[in-house]
Amino acid sequence: MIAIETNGLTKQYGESVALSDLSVTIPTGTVYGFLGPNGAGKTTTMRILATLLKPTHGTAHIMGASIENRSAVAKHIGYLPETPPLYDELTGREQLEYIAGLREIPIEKATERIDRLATALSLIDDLDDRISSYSKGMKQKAAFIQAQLHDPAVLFLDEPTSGLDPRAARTMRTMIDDLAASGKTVFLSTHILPVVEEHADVVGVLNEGRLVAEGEPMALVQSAESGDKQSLEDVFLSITREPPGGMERAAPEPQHE
Ligand SMILES: Nc1ncnc2c1ncn2[C@@H]1O[C@H](COP(=O)(O)OP(=O)(O)OP(=O)(O)O)[C@@H](O)[C@H]1O
Repeated sequence: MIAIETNGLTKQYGESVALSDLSVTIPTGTVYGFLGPNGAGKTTTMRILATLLKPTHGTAHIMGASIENRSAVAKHIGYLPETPPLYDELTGREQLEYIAGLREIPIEKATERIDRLATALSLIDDLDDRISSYSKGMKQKAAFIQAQLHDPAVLFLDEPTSGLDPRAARTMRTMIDDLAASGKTVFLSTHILPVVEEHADVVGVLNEGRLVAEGEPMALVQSAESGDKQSLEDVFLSITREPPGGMERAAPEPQHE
């Protein structure tokens, strides 16, 4: 089944084009690594797909539901934005129970999920402290739990490991792999290329609002392989330096000259 499908998705702010003609098809169970330099349009794309922003042109469907139908899309998705959407005056547990209530998740089920995810992320001992006392990483963990309280089919994660210490970042990456293994789809924006290289099934590279490359990480590296280009970072630097043009698709078989 297709989890995310976009056709000609475009967002303009006046004369300026933040996202141009994005068409992607992402099957369920995929970890899709969404890369691009600052200002490329990654957050714009995620906000459109999370129904928080309307596109200027184009269509998109999440688990078959049009992004024009906000409530139909909302039940399928969880969104972890760059800035965790939390109430400072609540404790972590109050915050998560509040969101569980809004999502109409029975309290026993919510408590089981909150405790399980908070234990996995080593946040369990801090859940009864106020969010105002949380570090950046603790807020990130709470927001990650919040985004998946309702067990959504599709998760949009904007820089999910931002602010996390190495152990917590590793745990979160393992959780992302586990989510995909259980059939969930993870749309992951990050600047940390080794994370994408290791965890993404497919990579899409956005530059100045355009998708300039898409493919499996290894295939992208191999199709671009020439001279000393060997890592996804080299490929990223190479394709995002050039002016936007036609889309480069990774060849299924490596092309050697
Ligand atoms: N509300 C807005 N009004 C005008 N321009 C905007 C607005 N929001 C975003 N933009 C522009 O759209 C473009 C894409 O921004 P976006 O935040 O999607 O980039 P990004 O890839 O997420 O960047 P970063 O990696 O820095 O988070 C940028 O040129 C930005 O200045």
